[in-house]
Parts: sequence; structure tokens; C-alpha cells
Amino acid sequence: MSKLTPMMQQYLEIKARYPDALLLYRMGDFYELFMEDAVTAAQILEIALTSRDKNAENPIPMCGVPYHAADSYIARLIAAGHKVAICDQVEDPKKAKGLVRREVTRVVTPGLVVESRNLSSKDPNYLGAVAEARGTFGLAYLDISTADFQVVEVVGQEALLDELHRVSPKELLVPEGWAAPWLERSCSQRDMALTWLEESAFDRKRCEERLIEHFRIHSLESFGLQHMGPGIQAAGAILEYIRKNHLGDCTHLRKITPYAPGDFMHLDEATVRNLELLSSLSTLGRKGSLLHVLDATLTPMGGRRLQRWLRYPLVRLESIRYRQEAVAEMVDKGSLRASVRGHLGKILDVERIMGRVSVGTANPRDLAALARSLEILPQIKELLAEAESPFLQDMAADWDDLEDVASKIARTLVDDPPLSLANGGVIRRGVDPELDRTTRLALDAKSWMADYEVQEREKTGIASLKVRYNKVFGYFIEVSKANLALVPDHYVRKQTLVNAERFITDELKTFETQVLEADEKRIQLEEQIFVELRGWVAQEAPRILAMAGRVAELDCVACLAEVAATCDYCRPELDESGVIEIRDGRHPVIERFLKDGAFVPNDVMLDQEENQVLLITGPNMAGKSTILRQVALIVLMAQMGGFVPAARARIGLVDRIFTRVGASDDLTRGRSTFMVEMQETAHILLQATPQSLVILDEIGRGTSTFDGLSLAWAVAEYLHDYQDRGVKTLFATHYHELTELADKLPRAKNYNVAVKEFENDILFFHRLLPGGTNRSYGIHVAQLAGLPQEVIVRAREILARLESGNHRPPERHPGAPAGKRSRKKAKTGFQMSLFQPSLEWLRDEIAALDLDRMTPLAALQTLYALKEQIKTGPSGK
Ligand SMILES: Nc1ncnc2c1ncn2[C@@H]1O[C@H](COP(=O)(O)OP(=O)(O)OP(=O)(O)O)[C@@H](O)[C@H]1O
Repeated sequence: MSKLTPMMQQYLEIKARYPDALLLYRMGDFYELFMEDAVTAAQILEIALTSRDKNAENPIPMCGVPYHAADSYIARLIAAGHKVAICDQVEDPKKAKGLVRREVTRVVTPGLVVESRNLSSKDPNYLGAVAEARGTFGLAYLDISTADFQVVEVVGQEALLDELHRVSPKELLVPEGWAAPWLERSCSQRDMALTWLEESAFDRKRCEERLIEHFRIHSLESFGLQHMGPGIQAAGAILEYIRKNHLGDCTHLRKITPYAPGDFMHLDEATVRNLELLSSLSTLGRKGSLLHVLDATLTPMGGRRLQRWLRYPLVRLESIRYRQEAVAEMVDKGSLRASVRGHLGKILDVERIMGRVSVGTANPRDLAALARSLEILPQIKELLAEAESPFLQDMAADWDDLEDVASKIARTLVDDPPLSLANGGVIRRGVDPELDRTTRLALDAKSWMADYEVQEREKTGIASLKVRYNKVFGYFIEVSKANLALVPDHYVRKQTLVNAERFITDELKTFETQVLEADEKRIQLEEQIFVELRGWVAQEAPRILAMAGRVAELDCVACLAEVAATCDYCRPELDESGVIEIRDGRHPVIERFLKDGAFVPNDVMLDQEENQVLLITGPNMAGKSTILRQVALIVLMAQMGGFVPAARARIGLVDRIFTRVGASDDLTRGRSTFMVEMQETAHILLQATPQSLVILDEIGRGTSTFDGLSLAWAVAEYLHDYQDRGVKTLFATHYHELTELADKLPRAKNYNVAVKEFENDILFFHRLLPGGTNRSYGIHVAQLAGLPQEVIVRAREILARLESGNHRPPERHPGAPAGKRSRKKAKTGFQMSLFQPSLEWLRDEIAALDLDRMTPLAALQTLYALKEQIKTGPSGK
């Protein structure tokens, strides 16, 4: 260390305090990175890696980014999963004696981002923290860019993972020393940075004190947190992390909202994924999701709120109706909706601007944008005066025009201020007399120069003499080469050009000093006034953020109304009857991808008396999965408070929606397709209640026919009989044998999705009809999928033989190419079990008969009995 320059010593001392962050060290107009940090950053940012002191034995690697463009570089480092510590000069280099003092002024981590460039406007950017006490987990999460701070407690790992998936924090704080490989695995799969924080940050008592101090409250009761345990620890740890990373007072964080899991519809991770709520399972990504169909919001705040509504549908009748009435009013009053939306479209991201205002990074344009956005508020209030629904009326009653804030900003800043304060020109004239005086001096420089030019031309007789200014040389007099002989002695030569020479005089020098001082003072004064204004606005954060929240909600209501009106949705009737009755329901996403009117609507009736378990059979591609999903989506959209894609709908509220749709491998968790399928099914059977809606699509598909059929059968029975009332279930299956369940279970019904065979082809009607089906049409679908014709022809032959009761496959045509194992297979024949699972019991019965010990009469009686049983099936035994 002693061999290093004082500057490098300073660097290393600071770096030692931030070992896990890349340190950006301010030097002049650049942020420099050194050593390993430089190597890492150069690679990510694709910038040149150079070295300091190139001739030394071990030159120090370094790279740098310009100070004024640092934001975008920081964004890239964060996106690559790093933390960045920003080390600034904290004293004026001109006044510093020796080495300029430097300190880390902020640490940017994936969960603590406030700069808009780093954030996607319609997604929240949460920092989460988890603490545990006797199996109960506290999860707190904060979007510092918008001040959205919430906390929940859940019981068990599964519930925590479900909640984490719903919230999707970008970074998660956990206590050091926690051994939770399951959580680490989950974080790495979800692109969630895991940060270990010292255990003392989670100390219950200190966390409580920290919360009370930060929110300036007397006790945790003010926010309803008093009954929480690990939730308080998690929330306190977040505040500690903010302090540690130098985010200042964060005056905009004025409240934390606790909630209980039962306050919202429970949606587990598999359901959010399978119903494609936020992202499609296919390559379409967000485009194939329900969110994409529903998101017609016009403000970033509204976009984020709509996502929240979608992830957290409501379960209480009165709160859903409260929203729904407002949506209905906006649907009915098209011109009110259009006017409101017209205004909303002009409002910028007030929440995120306030985040930057509070941490002190908001620039003049941010404040100007804030003022312009707030100026719209009175116009919206006027429109809300005619509203009749309680939601909109309450909103109008609580409306705060914030005219004082908007006008103070508008009065202080010029109309279109520059991005940065560096060159002044931000503050309006008339705001500060001192500033006006210094500005005048700077402006007067122009007329002074013109006067001086005239005067010097007269004095010297050089008509072409010019008085000019440039950034490098300051003020100077320029005389062309031809006139040099006329230049007086007191002119001091400064620079020689090809055709002219440049001079300076004492008078010009004095003037220059005055002007430069005035300029510097002007910029200083402007900065001071601006920072004061920003501080004042920061104090108003609770009012401004409350209004940003109202704007977000209004945007969501108007958006759901807009989608309802343009997509022909209906207002669902809501009750607690347990009945789900949908007339002409459609799948909101699939119908968007089809031509107008091409989607075939369907009716679905579920209740707790006769239609509790619907068994839906039908060939591949018929539309079974679509119907299943559309029922779940319609229920979910109704409980968001929105309209639904149907002609009519009555929705008895559900507490949870569970789905097991399709089979997917989860190799990162080391679970096979079938294991995933069974774990998800187990999860449903353990968690579903009589108020839940369960969607099961082909469970048991991932194992052998018999195992699968038996499991599917048993699961359907369990859901039918659960707690005597059963769980409303839609069950799509390929196992035709399951249709027998409808005869045995009083509340189960068979449905099938209709198709018609036509000249060896198949017509899909996508229509749900009562009754079961006994055909798969798998071969037709295989043909549609483009299997070679010879395979199709051969499969038809085999099928025909099997359907005629002959379970030996037909011989292959002479000359047909022999597959590797085909001859052997053909010889051994087909196992009966594979093709006629329902007859296996018969095989077992016959095999078990001891014919040698039977009388002919007993043999005949047994044969009669077996014949009888063939009619009724195995369970009729
Ligand atoms: N009601 C409908 N109206 C129009 N097209 C539909 C309808 N339902 C489904 N489709 C179309 O049929 C395709 C297949 O539907 P879906 O995946 O629901 O069939 P499935 O019966 O579940 O098939 P599989 O058993 O092979 O999974 C859909 O992608 C869609 O394009």
C-alpha cells in the first residue's frame, strides 16, 4: 500500500468498505473503475480496458465511463446482476488542499433503482426481505421508485414461494447464516438477486424501533402491524438496507400496508403460469398473456396497478362490486370515459418522479414534467363531478388538485428547462432578485462586447477588428494579418491564426473576470433555488403520491371499461351462491388471435348440487384446454372487478383457483414431468376448499395408462366428495373410461367437445355438448401434424383391427420398410392392456381360474358371470 499513490490508497480504503459492489470512482469528468472491477465492467460495458501507470511492473487495470452518461452504464451493470457503489468528490476540487475528499454517495442494487432508464415503466421493481419465526414467514417488499411498501405473513415454504412468485422482487434480503437451499434455488430460477444481510438487521426489537422512527408513529398499531412477527423483521431489514446504501431519508416512504393471504384470491405459482396471466407459455411472451389483452392503461402508474389487480383478485363481494360499478359506469358513459382517458394520457410517471425527488436525483425536466402532469388534475376532477358510482364519487371527494405544487414549480422553473443544472438557464426571471442581477450581468456581456468593439475600431482605425468569446480562450480581440501594423502596444498577443492574430487587453481581462464570476454565481444560485424547490416538493410527497395512486386506480377502471366496450364483454352478476354459470363464454386471449367471430363461444354451468365435477372428453385439438382455461379466466376477471368475455355470466365467488394444465418438466429442480404433475396435484388436493375452483387438464398423462387412469379416477372421486360438499372441478381427460364416473357420482356430469369425421378428415366444432365421447381422433390429429402418410395408413389399419376386437396387429404389407424392432414386435403381438385397459381385470380373472379343479357346471356359471361383468365393467364386479 505504501508504494501506491495517495489517490490509489484512498481508492483502496473506500473499496474495502464495499467489497461486493463495483466501485465507480469519480475523477474529473469520468467515473473510473480499477483492478478486478475494471476487468468485469469493461467486459459488460464493452469498453476499452486500459491501465494506470503503464510502465510499472504490475500496471493497474482501469476503465472509465463519462460522468454525464453514467446512468446508462450503471443500468447495464445492474442488469448484469451487479451492485454499483458510486463514489463522488465531496468537496470542491478547487478548494481542496491536497487530495480531494471522496465518499460513496449511493449504492445502486437491483432492488434499489430509482433512475427511470433502469426501469420498465409498467412493471414494479421490488426489493423484498424475508424473515422466519416458527414456520411463519414474513415477506416485506418495497418499490423504492414508487414508495409502494407492503408486508404479509404466510405459513410454510410453499406459501412463501407462491407469494414470492406473485411479487417477483428483483432482489431479496435474507439473514446471514440462513440455510435455505430451496430459497436459493428459487431465486436463481427467477432472476432474483439474493443478498445476505447481517442478522442484527433482522433483530425484532430494533426493527420495530426503526419502523416507528422512520414513519414517525407512536406504535405499530398506526399501520395495523402490531400482530405481526417476522413481517416486522422483514420490513425493518428493508429500512436498514436503505440506510446502509445511502438513499437518504426517503421522505416519500410514508406508509407500509400489511395484508393477509386471505384478503385476496389465492393464486399459486403453477396457476399464474398455466393460466398465462402475465406471460404466455409459448414464445409469444407477454403478448399471449391475459395482461396484454387487458392492459389498455395510459399511465405507467395505471399499468403497474393493473398488474397488481391481476395478480391479486378480490374475494369480498362488496369490494368487487365497488370496483365493478365504477367500471360499469365508465362502460355506459362512453364520452366520460373518452374524456377521462384523454386527460390520463397526458399524465407522466408521477410516482417514479417522486422517487427521484425524494432521493435527490430528480433533474429540472423531472420537476417540469411533474408540474405538467399535476396541471391535468383539476380537469379530471371536473369530469368526476358527474360520476354516480360510489368508487368514482369517493375518488372525487378525496381529490386533491395539487394546484399549489404545480403552480410553485411552474412559477419557479422556465417553461422548457434543460436536463441538467450545469449551464444554468433553469430558473425563471423574477424568482430571485440576486439571481436576476447576476444573470443580467452575464447577458449584458453581449452588448458590452458590441460597444467595446465599436470603441476599439474607432481608437485603432481597424474597421475589421472583432471582439469575440470562445470557451478555450475566453474574451479576445481579433485583427486580420493585413491590419497588424495598426495594433496598439497595450494589446497582448494570445494566439496566431493563419489569417489573423488574437489579443487581450487589461480592460477585457477585468471584464472577463467579472462575467465569469457572475456566471458561476448565477449557476450556483440556480442550483440552490432548484434544490430548495425539490426539497419542498419532497415534503409534499404524501399528498402527491396519494393522488398518483388515485390516478392509477382511475386509469385501471377506465381501462377495464375500455376493454369491455371494445371487446364486447358483459357485466357479470356476482354472488356467494357457489354457482358459476357462463353463457357463450370466450377465451379472452385466444379470441384475439382468431379472425372476428371465428371463436366458438360455449356455455358452462357449475354448482354444488348436480354440476360440481364436469368431466370433459374429446379428441385432441378439440378445445378442451381452452374451455377449462376460459372458465378460470372469466372467474378471475370478474373478481378483479372487470367485465368478462361472455354473453351472460353469474359468478359465485371463489377463494382460490388451482390449475394443473399440461405436463412440463422442471429439470432445474430435478423433478421429472410426472413428479411435477403429481406434486402440483397433491398441492391442489391439500389446499382446495369447497369454495375453490379446480382445473385439471389430463392428469395422469405422464405415467402408464393404468396408473394414470387409476390416479385420475381417484383424484376425481376425492374432489367430488371432499368435505361432503366437494370442490367445483373441471376435469379434461383422454381416458374415456372416466366417463363412467358420471353414472356413479351424483354431482358429476359428462361433457364432450364435438367433432365430426368427414371423408377421413375431421371437423372441429369447438362446441361443448352434454355426454361423453369414446373416440380420440388421435390419428387425424397426427395427420394434421404432418406425420408421414405411410405411418398414418398403417395406424388406421391397426386401429380398425383393434376396434373389431382383434388385438393382434395386422401383418405388415410386403415390401414395407422394416423398422429396427418392428418384426419382433409384430411377432410378440400387442399387449392387451395397452389397447383395452378396461379388460385387464378380465384377463386377471381368467388367469386366476383353476380349471382342473372346476366342474363343468361351475365353469359354465363362471363364464356366465364374466359375461355379465363385461356388460357392467370392472367396477360392477
Ligand atoms: N372455442 C373455440 N373456438 C375457436 N377455436 C378454438 C376454440 N377452442 C379451441 N380452439 C382452437 O383449437 C386449438 C386447440 O385447442 P385446445 O388446446 O384447447 O385443445 P385440446 O382439446 O385441449 O387439445 P389436446 O387434447 O391436444 O391438448 C386452440 O389453439 C385454438 O386455436
